[in-house]
Amino acid sequence: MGIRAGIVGISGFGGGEALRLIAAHPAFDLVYAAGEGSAGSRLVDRYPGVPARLAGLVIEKWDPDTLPELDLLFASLPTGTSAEALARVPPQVKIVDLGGDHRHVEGWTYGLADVWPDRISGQSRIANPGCFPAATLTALAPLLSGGLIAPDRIVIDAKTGISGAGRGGADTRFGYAETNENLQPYGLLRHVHMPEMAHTIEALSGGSAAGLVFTPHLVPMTRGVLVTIYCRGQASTDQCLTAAREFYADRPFVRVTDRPPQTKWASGSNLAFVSYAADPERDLVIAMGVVDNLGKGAAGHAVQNANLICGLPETAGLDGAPVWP
Ligand SMILES: NC(=O)C1=CN([C@@H]2O[C@H](COP(=O)(O)OP(=O)(O)OC[C@H]3O[C@@H](n4cnc5c(N)ncnc54)[C@H](OP(=O)(O)O)[C@@H]3O)[C@@H](O)[C@H]2O)C=CC1
Ligand SMILES: CC(=O)N[C@@H](CCC(=O)OP(=O)(O)O)C(=O)O
Repeated sequence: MGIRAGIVGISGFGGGEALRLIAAHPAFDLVYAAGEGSAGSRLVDRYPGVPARLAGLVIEKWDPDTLPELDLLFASLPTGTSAEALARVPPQVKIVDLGGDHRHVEGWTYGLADVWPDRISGQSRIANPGCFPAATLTALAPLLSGGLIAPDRIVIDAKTGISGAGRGGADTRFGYAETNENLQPYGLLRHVHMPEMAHTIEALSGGSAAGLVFTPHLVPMTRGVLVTIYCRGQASTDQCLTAAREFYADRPFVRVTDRPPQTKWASGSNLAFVSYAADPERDLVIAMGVVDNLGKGAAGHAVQNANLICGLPETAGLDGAPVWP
C-alpha cells in the first residue's frame, strides 16, 4: 500500500483532473472519493474510462467525521464552502486545497511550488494557487525578485478556457451557445484573484502592488490560461529572459521560451510557459504566462504540492508530455 489519498469534489473538473493524475501516480493510492450530488455513484458511472481497479469505488457523501484511514486529501470544493469542514479533518491527514478558501490564511502555506518549493516541503496544509495567479506569478516572479519591474504598476490581461468555471454552475454564461464563437470580459476591477496576486507580488518584490489591474476574458476553448502582463521597467527582452532562465534553472515545470507561448503547449500537463518582450525606451516590459487551468492552474499544481509535502520527487506522476494537438 502506498500513500492513501482521497479526493473530495471528485465529480468536478478539478477533482476529475486530480483523479486522472492520481490514477497514474506511482505512490498515491486512491482509497476515498467524496462529493454531494454525486454521492452513491461509482467512479465508473461518472468516469467510464477510469482504470478497472478504481471502477467500483463508491463516491461517499462528504463528511470529515467519517473519513477512512487517509494520509492525504485533495479538496476540490467550490470556494466559500470548504473552510469549516476542512478544519475538522484530523491533523495527521495532509491536505491540498484546490479552492480559494485558504490562500494567505494563517496555518496554511500558499503553494506556489515552482517559486518557493522549500516553503512547502514539510508542511501539512497547502492552499493551491488559483489558475490566473499560477500563470501570472510564475511569469512575474523572476522580474519582481530581480527588481526588473515596478510592482505597483502592473496590468494583467487574461484569457481562460471555459472549464475554468467548473462544471457546477447553472449560470447560462457557460453553455455551448453562449461561449462558442464568443468572447466575454468578466470580473472587472474586483476579481477574486486580485488579493492573492497583490499579496504575492508584494512578498516577491518587497514593494506595493497598489496599482494592480486584472481583467480576465472567457474564450471558446475547453482548457488553457494565457496572461499578457504589461509592466513598467527598463530591462531589455534579453535581460528578462536571462533572469527567468536563471530563476527557473533547476525547476522542472517552467519553460522559458523566446517566442510567445500558446495555450495548447501546456494542455493536459503541469507545465508553465513564460516569455517576455521589452522596450526600455518606452519603459515597457510585457510578460506572458501560459498554463492549463486544470493542470498547473489546479490539479497538476496540487499533485506537485502533494509530492513536496509527502517527501516524494516533485515530478512523481507529472512527467507526461502535454496533449497535442
Ligand atoms: N476549474 C478550474 O480550472 C479551477 C478550479 N479551481 C477551484 O477548484 C474548486 C473546484 O472547482 P471545479 O472542479 O472547477 O468545480 P466544479 O463545479 O466542476 O466541481 C465542484 C465539486 O464540488 C463538489 N461539491 C459541491 N458542493 C459540495 C458539498 N456541499 N459537499 C461536497 N462536495 C460538494 C461537487 O460534487 P457533486 O457533484 O457531488 O455535488 C463537485 O465535485 C473551486 O474552488 C475552484 O474555484 C481552482 C483552479 C482552477
Ligand atoms: C472561467 C472562470 O470562471 N474561472 C474562474 C477561475 C478558477 C479558479 O482559479 O478558481 P478559484 O480561485 O476559486 O480556485 C474565475 O474566474 O473565478
